[in-house]
This record gives sequence, C-alpha cells and structure tokens, in this order.
Amino acid sequence: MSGYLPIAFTTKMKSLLGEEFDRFMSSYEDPRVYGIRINRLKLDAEDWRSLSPMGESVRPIPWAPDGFYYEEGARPGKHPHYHAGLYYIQEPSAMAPVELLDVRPGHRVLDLCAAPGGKSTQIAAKLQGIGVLVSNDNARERTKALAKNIELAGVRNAVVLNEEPSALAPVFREWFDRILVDAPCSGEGMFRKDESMIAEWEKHSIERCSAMQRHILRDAAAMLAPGGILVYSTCTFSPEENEVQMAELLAEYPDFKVLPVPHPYGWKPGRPDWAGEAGQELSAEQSASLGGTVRLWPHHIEGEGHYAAVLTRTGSASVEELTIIEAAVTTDEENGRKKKVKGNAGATLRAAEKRGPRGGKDSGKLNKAADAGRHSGRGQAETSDPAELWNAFAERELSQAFACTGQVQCFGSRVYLQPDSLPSLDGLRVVRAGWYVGEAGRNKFEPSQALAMGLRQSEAVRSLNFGSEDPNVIRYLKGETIFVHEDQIRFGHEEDAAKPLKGYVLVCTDGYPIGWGKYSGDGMLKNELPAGWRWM
Ligand SMILES: C[S@@+](CC[C@H](N)C(=O)[O-])C[C@H]1O[C@@H](n2cnc3c(N)ncnc32)[C@H](O)[C@@H]1O
Repeated sequence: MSGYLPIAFTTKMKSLLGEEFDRFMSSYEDPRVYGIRINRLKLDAEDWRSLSPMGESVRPIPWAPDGFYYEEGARPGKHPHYHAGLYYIQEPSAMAPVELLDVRPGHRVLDLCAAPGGKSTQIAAKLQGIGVLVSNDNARERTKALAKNIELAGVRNAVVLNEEPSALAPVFREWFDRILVDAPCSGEGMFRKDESMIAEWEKHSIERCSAMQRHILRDAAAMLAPGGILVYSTCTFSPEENEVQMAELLAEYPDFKVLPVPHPYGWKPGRPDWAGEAGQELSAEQSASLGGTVRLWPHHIEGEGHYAAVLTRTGSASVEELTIIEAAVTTDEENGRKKKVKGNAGATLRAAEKRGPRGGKDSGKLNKAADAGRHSGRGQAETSDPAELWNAFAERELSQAFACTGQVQCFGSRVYLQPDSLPSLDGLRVVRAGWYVGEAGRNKFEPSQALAMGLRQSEAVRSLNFGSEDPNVIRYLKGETIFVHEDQIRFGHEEDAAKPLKGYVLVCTDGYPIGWGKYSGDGMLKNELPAGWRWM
C-alpha cells in the first residue's frame, strides 16, 4: 500500500528518518495487527481468557496489561461478549497513553478529546468506579458514540460533555489529578489501518492541526491540579504536532515539566533535534526533556504508531498567565457528601441545566427534594417526581446487593446518578450528567440500557442467564421475545425470593448483563433492548 502514500509525506519522512526510512516504509507492507482490551470493570483478563473462544489464540500486548493481539478474522465485534461490554476493540499502540497516565481509583480524570471513547473506557477501568471521569469531545455527533461506548462498558462514574476546552477551563480550574489530551491530529499513524485517512491527510493539514493542539493544550494546562499528570498523545509522526507542541508548552509554562518515559518494548525516545529543525529553539534542558517523551514506530513495535509525552505540574506559579476567564466556579456543597441513593429519603436535586443533557429537549424544571421512601405497598409509586420514581424502582427491582454512591440528578424526565464532588455544570453542553439510570413516565419508571450494563447480575432482583452459545442470546440481541421457564429466573439476593416473578429481569450472557426484559408471568419475556443496541 506504500504506493498510495502522499509524496509530500514520504519525502518528509525520508528526510527525518534517514537510513531508517526503508524499514519504516516496509512496515506498510506488513499485515495489520489487531487489538482488544479486556474491560476490568467486568472481569479480569485471565477470567476472560478462560471464558472466551478467543482466549487461547490471543497474545499479550507488552505495554497494556489488559490488552491482547488477536488474529485477523476472529471478529470479536460479532460475539455476545462484545454486547456484554467485556472488551473494547482498540489499536494496540493507542493503549499506551492511558498506561502512562497512572490513573488510580479516586482520581479526578479528564479525557479532553475523548470520542469515540477507547481511552475513556480504559481510564474508567483503572478508576474501578471510584473517583470521577469527565469525558469530553467538541464534535456533537461523535459524543453519541462516546456515550454509548461508556455505557456499554458499564461505567458508573463518568460525565460526558460536548464542549470546547475553553468553556471547561474556567469551570474546572486546577481541578483534575489526571488529564489526557489525545489530540486531533493529521493521523499519519492511521494510514495502514484506515486508508481513507490518506485522503483526509491533505485536508487536516499539519498547520491546522498544530494550531488546534496549541489551543487545546493551553486550556488543558489550566485544568491540571498542581502535582497532577497530563499525558499528551497523537497518532501522527510529524514533529510539529509532537515535540514542537511540547517544546512550546514547556517554554511558556515553567511549572510544567516532562516526566521521562522509559523505552522498553521497542519504544523510542522523542526527537528534540526534529523540534530544532522545525524552527523551535531549545535550551539543553528542554532538549533533554523532549528526549523523555516517547515515539511508538510501526517498524519497531507491533502497532500503528503513536507519540506520547507525560507532563506534571510542579507548582501553580504561572497559572495567572494562562488565558482563562475568571468565572463563578460554584461547588455545590451537596456534592461533597457521599450518598447511598437507593432508599435515600430526601435526596436533594440540583437545578436542571438550562440546555438539558441533550441540548434542549429535556430542559428545564427545578426538581424538588425527593421523598424516596414514599411509594405504595403494591410497588407502584403514586408520584410524577422522577427521583421518587427512580428510588421506588430501585427499591422494587434492584436487590439488596445494589449499593451506589452519587447524586440523583434529574433533567426533565431523565434520571442520572452523578459522581460526587463535581462543580456545577450549569451552562455547559452535557451529554450525560452521570450514570443514566432511566426515564420517568406517569407513575412509572423505565430503566435504561446504561443501568443494565452498569449492574452486576446479583444486583437485579430477577435475572436470567444464557451461555454465550445459547441461541436465546442472539434472539435476545436481535430484539426478539424469549420464552422462559419460571425456574430459569434467578433472584439476586435471598431476601428477594419473596418478591413476585413478574417484573423487570436482567438478561445476562455467561453471567454478564446485556439488557432488560420484562416478565409478565405467561412464560414470555418481553424484550426491552433498545433498537440502537441490537445485533446487526
Ligand atoms: C484522536 S481522536 C480521539 C480518540 C479517542 N481519545 C479514543 O481513544 O477513542 C481526537 C478527537 O478530538 C476531537 N476534537 C477535535 N477538536 C477538539 C477540541 N477543540 N476540543 C475537544 N475535542 C476536539 C475530535 O472530535 C476527535 O474525536
């Protein structure tokens, strides 16, 4: 395929790489490699390997403990385990930046350019449900895939935003422990994986991408807490989008420094000499710093290629120089407290956002404090308050095993559990205000697919489990009605066994949820899988 590469690209790479150029070019003739990353929110890699028909044939990706190379033709996207969110299909070198971010449970993490969510789901797995993930992308259409991938992975503690970084900077000033800037770039490392990127290359000129990266990085810098870590990454080779960006940032912000990345696995150091050639004047110290960034080359590793730099903020001395707008950053006092949502009488709701989580339709109303304890003995809530209806649903349909922290947030009829301690999101375009648990109607509550995917089997009062080879799984995933024997329905907790068999049933494959069904007592399970989630 190297014959299709733009001449301007090959000419430049030849002058940069010198005698390495031929090896670089021959990598374009090598077969593509394919990667999946096991979702540790659901299971660990060893459990997946023993469960999956792919388990024996995969090979570990050296820099990603949950990542594996799989063979061409394995089609992991066409397996029930994909629909259970057990893994994410991800290019192997794209797994490196999050490994460098050193995310730990409890961190506040921003993924600033997040769609379609490969790295966000990787971060969420490292958080293990503790802490906050803010996933943002400025492209509205792309945030749909981002939200869906986060929901498919069963993430409970993420907020999805659709904003320019400049709108986030005043709200989240010095707020994040970890920030990933997986920047929009000219995509030179994508040419082999996706040939359409070759045509895109001319449009997404290096100069245009560099200007975008510069702006994004300045706003990202404003949001990093002192002592925090920022990883900057691209899937392109051009120095202007890599070392030059870092050199400019370091020159402008003396309180940022590079944390040198070791170079195992065939990873190579960043190239300060290329930043110099691109017109960036470097001190000896800056030059050494840039050597501590990392390049993943397709002729040195099994992967398409990436660049990454790990930065830390040593102090806050130069923050005043950043072009951030001083704005009211109102931290809701309520957010500081941990709450168990289920059965939480009096959960306090904040004002609904002006634009609503989907930019308008759900806008508006201020919901009053909810009295979660009040619902009729028959389990039918006599209320139209979304928070009350959610709490009544949780009381009725979720087992004793379900315990969740977070703030109940209602936007119109939609109910979310928002991670604690977030500043107010008022005025921001919010795609998901937290874990979207469902939608309230008149005297009823419809649980969301996101709720199903974020639960464990034992957290639902009723569940049904089919082995992944069972034809009922594909039937269910295609949206068909399933016929069940009542003794197939399991109760999540021994105290639930007294509850009626009729009601919501969490449908699982190999013990992992894939969606809701509704059992009405006649041997038939009504399929509640939303159209957009079905097997195609
Ligand atoms: C390389 S992709 C991100 C891939 C993603 N991190 C993943 O692993 O799935 C770059 C993303 O940056 C987004 N983007 C472009 N300009 C942006 C901006 N000014 N602010 C935030 N996101 C931006 C694009 O829409 C695109 O989704």
